[in-house]
Amino acid sequence: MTAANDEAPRSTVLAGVIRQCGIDMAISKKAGKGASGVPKPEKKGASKVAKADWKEGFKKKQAGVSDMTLLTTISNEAINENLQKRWQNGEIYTYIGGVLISVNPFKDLGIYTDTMVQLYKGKNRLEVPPHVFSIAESSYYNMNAYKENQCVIISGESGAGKTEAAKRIMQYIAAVSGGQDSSIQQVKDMVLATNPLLESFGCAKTLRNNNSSRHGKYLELMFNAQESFGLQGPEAYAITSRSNCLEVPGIDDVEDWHETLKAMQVIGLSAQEQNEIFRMLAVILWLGNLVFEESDDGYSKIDDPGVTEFIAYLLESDTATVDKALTIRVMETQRSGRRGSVYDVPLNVIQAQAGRDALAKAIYNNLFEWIVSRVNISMKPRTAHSHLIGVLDIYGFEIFQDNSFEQLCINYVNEKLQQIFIELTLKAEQEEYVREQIKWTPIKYFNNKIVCDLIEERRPPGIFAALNDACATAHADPAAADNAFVQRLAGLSSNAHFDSRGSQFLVKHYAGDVMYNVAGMTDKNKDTLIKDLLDVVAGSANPFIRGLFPDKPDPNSKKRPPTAGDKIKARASCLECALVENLMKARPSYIRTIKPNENRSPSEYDNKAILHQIKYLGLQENIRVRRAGFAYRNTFEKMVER
Ligand SMILES: Nc1ncnc2c1ncn2[C@@H]1O[C@H](COP(=O)(O)OP(=O)(O)OP(=O)(O)O)[C@@H](O)[C@H]1O
Repeated sequence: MTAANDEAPRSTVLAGVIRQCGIDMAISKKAGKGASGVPKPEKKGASKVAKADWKEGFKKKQAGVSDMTLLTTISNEAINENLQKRWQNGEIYTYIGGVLISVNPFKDLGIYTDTMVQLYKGKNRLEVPPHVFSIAESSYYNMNAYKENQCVIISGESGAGKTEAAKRIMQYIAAVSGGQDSSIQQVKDMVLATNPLLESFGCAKTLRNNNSSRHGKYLELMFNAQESFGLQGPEAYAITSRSNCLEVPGIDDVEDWHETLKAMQVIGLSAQEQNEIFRMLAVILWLGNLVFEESDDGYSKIDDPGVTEFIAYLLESDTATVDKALTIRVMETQRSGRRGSVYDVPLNVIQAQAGRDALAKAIYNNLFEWIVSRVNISMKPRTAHSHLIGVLDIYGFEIFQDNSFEQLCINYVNEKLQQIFIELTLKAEQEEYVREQIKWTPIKYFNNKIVCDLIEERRPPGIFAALNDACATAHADPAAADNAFVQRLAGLSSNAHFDSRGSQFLVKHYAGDVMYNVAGMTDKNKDTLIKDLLDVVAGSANPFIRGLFPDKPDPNSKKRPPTAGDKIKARASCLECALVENLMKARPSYIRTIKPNENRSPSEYDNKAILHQIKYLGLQENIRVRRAGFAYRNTFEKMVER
């Protein structure tokens, strides 16, 4: 979200920029929460009571301390005790200086109403109880007062409440910025509508969060009333029914669906554009229903040609072309750099399935990217000299029973974010005291750079490089490629944060030990769309489909296409550049979210799990640095200006 300055601070005009993965100073939207940008209250009565309590909270004494730099004893246990007291008292927010700690209440506390917005408007954070609105207010105030860019970095594990916090910041800024002008209102509506729209396209239920951000991986696509693309209920599609979970408590798919449609209208998507989006979703769902059988000669053949025919119809392509691209790879020999003869290599069932899945994923990914850029076109900043408030909300750290490539990527990006936090708070702050020759006893903290290196190093090869090497050996058999990966992993055994255990390997992440299963990893890493399938989309009679795949691969290029691991590394390094380099110039705020229990229970405070999060988030070190240092730090120029 960007906000451009007007003369008077409060009449700031709102505009927006959204980038995938929260790169640059922008709202990063992971996808797919409940459709509404502003979550629905639970029960009306309950909400009123909570609201009354909260208003009372302004007057009554709060539980524990609201800023943990004031704790008498600094230990993980004391932090835990304080958070517990407050959480049980309905006070989910606590500060460590300017860092906001948020413990997920798993219930509607009635604390995000318009009345609450008014209570926080224009207030310094020390005047009012801790709240995410206070972080939003101070970013907004600082942006206007100092004409400086701002960013809010939200971290925490999956289901801890990051997306919720990001939405509340957007809610607050939309409410306090701009005037009543209808064009400003239109932009505000658009900013808020980005939530249901982008969320609908990128989230799925996981064991750790009913609405977990996935971006293009593991999606539940539930639609009805789309007869024009031959669509039925979610039970009819392999992709949506495989999990055997068609209903999620608290989520009303029909309501969310209507909200998504409404959001599309607010953003300004034309009927034609909406239609093309649904067409693409239909292609993906039908691709998932495509079954390959083994022919007598051991190759793949499509079980039901009717499905291929329908996919070809949706892709506005020719059935024979689609059938061939899905079951045969066209190879071309090369001699001394010259093109040789061309011949057809039939695919086996495993290869055909991989191609089908890669096509479905590529369409989904490119569609999501298209939606993000389309939203940005609608919301592009309307004035020059705009300042920014960026809100970064990424997918949270994940540990499952079965952890695979997806968890490795997610957890790697979380490691990078932790690095940024360390860099900007613990390390930079301590270095500043040394630089300023202020007497300082160094405070030790765990630097997770060693884990980042373990995953991303090129030389000696880290996990991603080992995966790429194994993929490059081009084993047609995924099991053989996985074995090659296991062999290469042995080279990492000297790293104290790694342990190779046959078909599994253990990474000691900053947030906990995760055991990854090797099976299928090389296949997921390849994730490349073979040229024949790209030719199908490029040859479609439909300009929208062609537009989703603008870059045709160069058939003569010797460079191997980037793997999924390469892409996630590139994204993480963008994140690093944008945040560490650009946002160092902006004033960062942090929200560290905590998940109180695995059962989404509003009453269970799981001491062990929370203590673990307190430790790995480095809250104790954060308090120590903050307490030993100066409470107010600003440059001399700014002090004078003020
Ligand atoms: N402040 C809050 N008040 C009420 N409920 C909340 C709050 N924060 C989170 N929740 C509840 O917890 C659920 C999970 O939160 P959220 O989706 O924000 O987690 P996340 O950290 O973004 O997870 P992931 O990394 O998996 O995307 C929400 O759907 C909501 O039900």
